[in-house]
Amino acid sequence: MDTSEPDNSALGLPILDMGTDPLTIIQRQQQTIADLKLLLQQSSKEIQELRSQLDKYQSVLIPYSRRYSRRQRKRQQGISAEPQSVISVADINVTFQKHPKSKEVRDLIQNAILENDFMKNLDTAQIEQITDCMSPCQYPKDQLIIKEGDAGSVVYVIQEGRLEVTKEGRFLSHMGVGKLFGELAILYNCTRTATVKAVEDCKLWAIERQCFQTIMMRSGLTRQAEYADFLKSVPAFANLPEETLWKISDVLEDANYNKGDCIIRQGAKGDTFFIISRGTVKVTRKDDSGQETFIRTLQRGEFFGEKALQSEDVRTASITADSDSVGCLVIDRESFNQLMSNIDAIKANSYQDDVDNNGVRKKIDNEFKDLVLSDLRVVATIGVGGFGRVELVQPVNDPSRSFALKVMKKAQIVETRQQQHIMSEKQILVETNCDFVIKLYKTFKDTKYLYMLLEACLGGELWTILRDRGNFDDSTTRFYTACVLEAFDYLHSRNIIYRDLKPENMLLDQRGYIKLVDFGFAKKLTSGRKTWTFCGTPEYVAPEVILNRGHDISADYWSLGVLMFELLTGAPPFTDSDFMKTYNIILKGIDAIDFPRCISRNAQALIKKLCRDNPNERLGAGGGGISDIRKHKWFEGFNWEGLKQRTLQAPLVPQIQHVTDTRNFDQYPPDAEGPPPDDVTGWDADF
Ligand SMILES: Nc1ncnc2c1ncn2[C@@H]1O[C@H](COP(=O)(O)OP(=O)(O)OP(=O)(O)O)[C@@H](O)[C@H]1O
Ligand SMILES: Nc1nc2c(ncn2[C@@H]2O[C@@H]3COP(=O)(O)O[C@H]3[C@H]2O)c(=O)[nH]1
Ligand SMILES: Nc1nc2c(ncn2[C@@H]2O[C@@H]3COP(=O)(O)O[C@H]3[C@H]2O)c(=O)[nH]1
Repeated sequence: MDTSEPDNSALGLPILDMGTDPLTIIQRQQQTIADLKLLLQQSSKEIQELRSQLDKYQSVLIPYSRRYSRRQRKRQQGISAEPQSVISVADINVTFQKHPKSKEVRDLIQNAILENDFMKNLDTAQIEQITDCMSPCQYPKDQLIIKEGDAGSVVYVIQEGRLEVTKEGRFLSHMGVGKLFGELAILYNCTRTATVKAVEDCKLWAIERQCFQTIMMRSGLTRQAEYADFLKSVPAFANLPEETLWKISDVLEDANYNKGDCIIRQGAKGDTFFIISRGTVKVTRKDDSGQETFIRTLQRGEFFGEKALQSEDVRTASITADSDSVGCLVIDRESFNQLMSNIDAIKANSYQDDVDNNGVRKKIDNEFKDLVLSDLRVVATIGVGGFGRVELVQPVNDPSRSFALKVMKKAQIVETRQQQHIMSEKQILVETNCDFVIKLYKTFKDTKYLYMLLEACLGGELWTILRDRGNFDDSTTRFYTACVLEAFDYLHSRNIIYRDLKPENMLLDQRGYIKLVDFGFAKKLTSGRKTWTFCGTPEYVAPEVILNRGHDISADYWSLGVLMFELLTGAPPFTDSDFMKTYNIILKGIDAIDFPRCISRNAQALIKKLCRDNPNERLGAGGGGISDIRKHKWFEGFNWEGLKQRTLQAPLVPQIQHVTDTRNFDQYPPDAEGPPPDDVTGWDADF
């Protein structure tokens, strides 16, 4: 079909030329009509395609948006789409059956993937694997293939035939040869967003969710065989079945240390197990008086770190690299539990000692052990979030103290499928002990709600101050950015990604220092691994999150650049009232953004280094880690030590007169919704 634009002159009315015979005029007019009809057809096709694309985006992204415009300047709402079925360690090892296909079919499938907006960013190896695994199937005319609202489990590519897409009974589009469909429910953890029916006999190629997701999430594990060989050479593992070794190898990560590096610090919460592949390490232990004693040296083939995973939850000794170059293979808690906790050699060889550990957590647990919900009196609501409210509370018998009680409706958590996020929020906060992160003292639950008893930060949200002031100067912004960096340093060194940086989640304590709240999207990563959950706040999400490429802690550095920009100017760089457009602006990159004058040259340079499209190129993501950011010119002369010691004067010290002073918070009307239904399904057993 000729897709060129019809000749412009043919579009105007033909001028009646007395010298032209009527037959020619009629012919010309007929031609014009034909051209216009063609143009109309092409345009409607284009419109239909755009509509369909728009509908697809809206189907997967809008249900997660819970925007509201309670305030003059809109607060930014977080959104999240968790992959529906979690791929287990065992699945990662599964090799899926390949189905032979001709070169033409392979090309057809690969082009279909590359032309699909939601999948075109997969890497070549993934596309190859998906192509390998697709199997043929046929559907006769009028057969239903996908039903809107169902849980989806297959992605298809059309080889022959035409299909019709409808939604709520309304026609959306036709799909023909070379189209991929059914990807949305699988990629975005939603039910089928439309109905698809064969309008002709169809030949399709199909791939199951499990296989598809495994390929999506499996990153190059070429070292697997090498690791298996090494494990065979280690006495503790030599007798294990080949299959187990192979599974273990698949989840091992490489970690390297220099002499003197602290690998494990006694008292820290531990989630990893180590096998030494190169060099030696030194084990030391501190007793209650703080006296440190050398215990033993461990070498290649020996392991450590099992105690924190087995019974204790904190590290019972410190481990330091003791030779020039130490290599360890590391396994996380989940994989350890699945694959290794029953290995006799590990049980038998676990290092024993009888001294109890006295971590911060134990102290906190002890302090709050007798506190029950009914001991708390609600003073006022100080925040409203996605799942409920945050109340300022006081123990009835101790008016000298106050806390923030985050009250979350269980039914709403389930409805938005955020169970996993809430459990991980609790877990991460329990493990965290950092001055720049809010402290969690205790959790409670009943049939309707989950509760987190948090340290109260009475200075209010940085968001409120920014709203009232418009924007901050360079040095105020530097202070707040530095606080976030301290929090990130703590979190990232424990492989925790925060994923929800924004002024709404930055609270001021009584001295004007920042604490991060809302760890609903935070996640503990296995070192070196990525995560795929689509989450964050539209204005702050990094391009790789939007593109579903997998992301890691460097996504936090992107958001740090966005934060600097927002604090300096009063608005984030990538923004639009329609958040689909926000995503488009983000994908165009930071270089397409105008930097207003209020951003100094050095600040601009740092923002641009943080907001690099390529996560690996971001400042902070390189070998120097976060200190590369600290060393940037914009921070020149900044008193990092004073910040850590909290001797540095904060730019703004909030007014707080007593422990129940809520002047720094907006006022919230009472909850109009009434109590939620009971939820006794038990998903929150560990909360
Ligand atoms: N420890 C605290 N001290 C004082 N205020 C707090 C505290 N924790 C939360 N808040 C207030 O309550 C608001 C909502 O809390 P939070 O963001 O944790 O809730 P959420 O339900 O996870 O919200 P969201 O829908 O934004 O994810 C915060 O922005 C803050 O204003
Ligand atoms: N929502 C929607 N889906 C479409 C449209 N055109 C084709 N589709 C496909 O129809 C599929 C229905 O199931 P999914 O939601 O898994 O994935 C959907 C898309 O792949 C459209 O206009 N809107
Ligand atoms: N507690 C203790 N740990 C030891 C000893 N020797 C080696 N370790 C290892 O040091 C590790 C420190 O972290 P973990 O407590 O997780 O697990 C511990 C053991 O694997 C010892 O004598 N006592």
